[in-house]
Amino acid sequence: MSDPITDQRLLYIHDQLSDEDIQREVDLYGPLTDSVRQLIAATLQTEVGEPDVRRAKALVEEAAAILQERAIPGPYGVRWGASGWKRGWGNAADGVRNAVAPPLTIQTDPDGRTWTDFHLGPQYEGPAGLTHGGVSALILDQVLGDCAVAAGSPGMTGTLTLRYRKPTPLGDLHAEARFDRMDGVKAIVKGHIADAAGICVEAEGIFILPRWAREAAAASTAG
Ligand SMILES: CCCCCCCCCCCCCCCC(=O)SCCNC(=O)CCNC(=O)[C@H](O)C(C)(C)COP(=O)(O)OP(=O)(O)OC[C@H]1O[C@@H](n2cnc3c(N)ncnc32)[C@H](O)[C@@H]1OP(=O)(O)O
Repeated sequence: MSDPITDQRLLYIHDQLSDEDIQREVDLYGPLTDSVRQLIAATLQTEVGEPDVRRAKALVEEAAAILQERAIPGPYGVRWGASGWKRGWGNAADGVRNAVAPPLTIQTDPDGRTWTDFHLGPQYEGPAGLTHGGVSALILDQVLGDCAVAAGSPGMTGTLTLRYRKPTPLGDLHAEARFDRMDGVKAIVKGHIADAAGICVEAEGIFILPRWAREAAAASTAG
C-alpha cells in the first residue's frame, strides 16, 4: 500500500538538468502555457457561432491528443537541476507549465519582503466582476509561503487566516508579504493583496516544515 509521506518525498526530484536544458524547456513550454491561458479566457468570453465553437473544440482535442502521446503519469512535483535551479512548474499559483496559474512572478527584496504585481483575467471571477475569494487565498498562500522560504524557514501551510476587507476587483493587483516571527518550528508570515485604492485582503500564515523533513534535516546536520 502506498504511504502518503513516501509518495510526497518521491515528488521532490533532483534530476541534475543543466541550466541550458532548463532554459530550453522554459522557452518551449512557457509560450505553450501562455497560449492555453489565452484559450481559457477565450473559451469563457467567446460569442462566435456554433460551427466555430465546434471547430475550436475539435482543434483543442487534437492538440490535447498530441501532447498526451508522451506524458508523465501524475503530478509534476518539485525538481532541481544541477545548479540548484528549482522548478515547481506544476504549481497552481506560479507554475511555468500550469495554465491554471495566473501566473505570479514573485520577487524578494534584500530586506526579505516578497511581492508580486499580477493580472487576474475573467477566469478568476467569483462574485460578478470580482476576484474569487479562494483565488485570493491561493495567491496569498504562495506569496506568504515564498516569504517563509526567503526567511530560511520553508514549510507547508499549517494555517492561513484571511480577512477580506473590501471586494477585490479583477485586473491589475499587487500582493506582498513580510516574515513576522518564529514560534518554535512555526514561521509566522503576514501579507496582503491590494488594488490601486488600497488593501483588499489581509493574511496571516503559519508555515511548518513537516516532521519528516525536520528529522531528515536534523539527521544530515548530525551526520
Ligand atoms: C523538503 C520538504 C519541503 C517542505 C515544504 C516546502 C514548501 C515550500 C513551498 C513554498 C510555497 C508554498 C506555498 C503553498 C503551500 C501549500 O499550499 S502547502 C498545502 C497545504 N498544507 C497542507 O497540506 C499541510 C497539511 N498538514 C501537514 O502536512 C502537517 O499537519 C504539518 C502542517 C506539516 C504539521 O505537521 P507536523 O510537522 O507533524 O506537526 P507537529 O510536529 O505535530 O507540530 C509542530 C508544531 O506545529 C503546530 N501545528 C501543527 N499543525 C498545525 C497547523 N495546521 N496549524 C498551526 N500549527 C500547527 C503544533 O501545535 C506544534 O506546535 P508547538 O507545539 O511546536 O508549538
